Amino acid sequence: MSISIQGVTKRYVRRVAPGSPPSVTTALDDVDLDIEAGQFVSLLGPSGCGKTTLLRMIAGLVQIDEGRIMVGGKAVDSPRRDLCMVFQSPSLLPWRNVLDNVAFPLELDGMPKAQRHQTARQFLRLVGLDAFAEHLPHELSGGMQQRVGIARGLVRNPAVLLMDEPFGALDAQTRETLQADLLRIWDQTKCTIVFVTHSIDEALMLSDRIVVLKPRPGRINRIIGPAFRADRLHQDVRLHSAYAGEQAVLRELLREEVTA
Ligand SMILES: Nc1ncnc2c1ncn2[C@@H]1O[C@H](COP(=O)(O)OP(=O)(O)OP(=O)(O)O)[C@@H](O)[C@H]1O
Repeated sequence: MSISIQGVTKRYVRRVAPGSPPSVTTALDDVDLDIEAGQFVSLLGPSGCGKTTLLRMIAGLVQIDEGRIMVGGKAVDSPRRDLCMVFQSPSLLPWRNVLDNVAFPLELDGMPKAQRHQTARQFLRLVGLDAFAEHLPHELSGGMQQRVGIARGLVRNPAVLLMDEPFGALDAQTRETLQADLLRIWDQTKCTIVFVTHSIDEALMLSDRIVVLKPRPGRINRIIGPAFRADRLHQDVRLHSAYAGEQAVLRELLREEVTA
């Protein structure tokens, strides 16, 4: 499903004490962005540039002040079944086993138990955890828990997967494995992915396009389509001749923002 962000502005208004003048933060200012169906797009930028706000607005979780966001040709004004969000912490239900955690959204939809378990097992297989279906969340590593979170996100077959630093809390080795898994899953499911990250390397490894944002107010600074995007499913893109150059460009863009 395509995503079209048209002239989107978001202001947060805070009043420290009743009657005090409001303090306004313009988190995003007149942002335009078009994402084709099936693309993998990363949002990259320094802290406070509005990445999470933009993602939550696409998900229908944060109200848009000006402009509009169309997903699959329909304006987003509330959370939708065909859009799914995956957070840094998977927030699994600790008393439910892995299978029932993944099946939970289907239970909310009223799907009968046998059918939802069958569907949940299919997605557990996709994330490589079918052998852990009966385990409780605390019996799994952080990386495995995040895989459960991804399986739960995918179980309703969303057309759009919105991911907010999903691997930010993981060690480097686990993170790399999950990045490779995510690319494989993306290739199999053909869903559109919008992925928030602080990591230049993660953005380069995963994305068709990297949207670099700048803060105060949040705006798009540059959009980069890595030269090796067609190869990234099959080989380590860090070995590509263009990798170091693109990494340097992104580093420079982020450094400019931090210095500013
Ligand atoms: N609920 C809120 N109320 C007030 N201000 C907010 C709220 N949420 C975000 N902001 C402000 O909006 C701006 C953008 O925040 P946002 O979390 O979208 O940025 P971010 O790029 O995701 O940051 P980070 O990388 O640190 O997670 C920041 O200045 C933040 O302080």
